[in-house]
Amino acid sequence: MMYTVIIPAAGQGKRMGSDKNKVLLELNQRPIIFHTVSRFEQDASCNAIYLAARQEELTELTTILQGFTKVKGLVVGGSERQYSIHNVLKTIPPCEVVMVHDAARPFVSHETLTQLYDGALARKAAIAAVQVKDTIKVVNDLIIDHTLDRTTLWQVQTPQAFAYDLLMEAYSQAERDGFLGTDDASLVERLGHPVSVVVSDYDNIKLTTPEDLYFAEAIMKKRGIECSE
Ligand SMILES: Nc1ccn([C@@H]2O[C@H](COP(=O)(O)OP(=O)(O)OP(=O)(O)O)[C@@H](O)[C@H]2O)c(=O)n1
Ligand SMILES: C[C@](O)(CO)[C@H](O)COP(=O)(O)O
Repeated sequence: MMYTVIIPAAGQGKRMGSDKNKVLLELNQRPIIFHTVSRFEQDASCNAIYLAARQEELTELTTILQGFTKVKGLVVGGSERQYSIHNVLKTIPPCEVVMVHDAARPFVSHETLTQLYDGALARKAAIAAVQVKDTIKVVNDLIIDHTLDRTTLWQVQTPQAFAYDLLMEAYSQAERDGFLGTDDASLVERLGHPVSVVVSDYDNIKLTTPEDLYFAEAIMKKRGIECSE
């Protein structure tokens, strides 16, 4: 048994403030998307990689990804992350487990991928997350309303792994309801299906704002290798 991964790469990277989609920016002389796809190309349990891409970037992405044997298709994305993923989900061949992973997270570990795959096989829904390290407060008009209990707070990442049928149902139901979530698990949670958490690591950052590029360089240096090798 193997899994299929959907990698949404059709964003604009507005918060990164660069003049192009952030997943095309380079880290260690390779585009970020190259590093991210490498994580799955190198995972023995992954047998197919599909991406959501912006129409105008299809040619560039195809060129960047031409050496990857597991890349099976690029699908034009939508105006929101959720729509991009749904566009891909509708086109992939049915399989047992589907993972969704942000193109903008190039540092997911092999251990996390393995645990997520096992979790999805056993319980149909498993996502990567880390415990919140800061104290989090609810604030209204710059006045603190209350302080949340940190022991129950988790910072959610991708990959998020699901049984194919469950994820299809969750996306179809969200579309029928006009529900827009910021991650895939939230669509599954709406169905009442339990989603389990795999304890990931703090290196699995999403490159969102310019300072994240400094963190990314530091992570690569710490690992002592190019993250795509
Ligand atoms: N319409 C969209 C929006 C986002 N994404 C992808 O979803 C992932 C997570 O989204 P985010 O980090 O928010 O990326 P952007 O939408 O590009 O960033 P921003 O919100 O700053 O514009 C990224 O890999 C991004 O390319 C996508 O495929 N389609
Ligand atoms: C799915 C996600 O990576 C979880 O942290 C994230 O929600 C996706 O993008 P966002 O636009 O930064 O919320």
